[in-house]
Amino acid sequence: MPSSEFEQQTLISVEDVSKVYAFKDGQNIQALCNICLKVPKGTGLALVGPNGCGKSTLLRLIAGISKPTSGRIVSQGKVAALIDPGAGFHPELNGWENLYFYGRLSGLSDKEIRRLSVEIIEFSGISNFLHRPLKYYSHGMYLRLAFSAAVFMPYDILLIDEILAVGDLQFQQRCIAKLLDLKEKEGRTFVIVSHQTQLLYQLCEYGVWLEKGMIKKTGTLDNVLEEYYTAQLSVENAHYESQFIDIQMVEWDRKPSVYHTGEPALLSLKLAISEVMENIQLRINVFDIKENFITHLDPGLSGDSSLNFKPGKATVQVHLPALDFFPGNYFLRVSVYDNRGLISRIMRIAHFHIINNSWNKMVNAHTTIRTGVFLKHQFSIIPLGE
Ligand SMILES: Nc1ncnc2c1ncn2[C@@H]1O[C@H](COP(=O)(O)OP(=O)(O)OP(=O)(O)O)[C@@H](O)[C@H]1O
Repeated sequence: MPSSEFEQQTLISVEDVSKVYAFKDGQNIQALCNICLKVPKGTGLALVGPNGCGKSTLLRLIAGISKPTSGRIVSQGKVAALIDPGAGFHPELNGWENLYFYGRLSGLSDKEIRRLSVEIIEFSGISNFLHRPLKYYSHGMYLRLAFSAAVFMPYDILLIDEILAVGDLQFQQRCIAKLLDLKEKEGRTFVIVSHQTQLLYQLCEYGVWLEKGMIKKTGTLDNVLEEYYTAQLSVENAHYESQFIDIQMVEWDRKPSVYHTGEPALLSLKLAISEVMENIQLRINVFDIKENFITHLDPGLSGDSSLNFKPGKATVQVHLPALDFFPGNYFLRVSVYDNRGLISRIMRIAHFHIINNSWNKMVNAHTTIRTGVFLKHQFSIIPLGE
């Protein structure tokens, strides 16, 4: 993210911030190193990166929960944090009392708290439990109350650390809708740490990729995620070289390769061939990011005959009329076989991301975190009579 993109109406300015955790045994951990970034009003900024790269530390510094070792953070507005859900809540107090307690901590008058409480309780969906002490709440109920209270309290900047992944899916969707509403209507600003691409795409336009406490890339979310996932996947690329055929490039028709469920796509494979090759079988396996096998594509399955190549370069195109995948991140493994067996293979390549669209609202409501192939289907009820 070049800072020029963030020059207007900056709400958070992180200026050359470093954070070192010092341990009693004299050891130090440099969690953040010379971080500079600006977050403009009314935008969503996603912090991405591998475990331990400093995302939560940065959020805690912006929230003022901990102090930078050097540099400074300037926030132009009231910052609310959903980092430790329920921070500011007391287990012995009941739900109502906690809302008042929390509201007063946020600087609200009792009258304002009373007005907001009606909305908070309705949104949380746990009105029946509000007279009970918090210590008897289930974890999910606790999170619902904590999230609802944080979202409805007045703030300019909301910091969210993975918490949206915790609630049940329906509540999660409701929270996302509410946050989007606040962003659009009131210009609220979000900084979000999440490993859920879908969620990030829903709430954020910009991204920062952190690596070992340093900024690796900043920019639009599309560009940042594209490079982040590419780097993750290429770490494990393996290439069985064949002297007759070389897979030179496998890529989607869209960059970054982000598609909605059901959209068409075109996959291109560039091959370099050194001799006549007949009866070649091409197999493309699709995996999700956790390496679960999802499906495979090969000319035999689609009714095309096996492929024959002359020496030179060739491009094989695979037309996919509908990428019917659940939202998530996927990658390919491309293998080439001849009559004798495997002759060339590329692992973990051509990653692609599927995000929701509105073609089926029911699918949207229930598919935030699952990967897999979406089978078009229809249910019908056949009455059996009396
Ligand atoms: N309170 C702390 N005391 C000491 N070290 C800490 C503390 N909090 C974080 N660290 C260290 O700082 C580094 C960055 O941690 P941080 O929690 O910010 O990473 P993260 O990107 O949020 O990771 P994850 O995705 O696993 O949540 C890690 O090496 C971690 O061990």
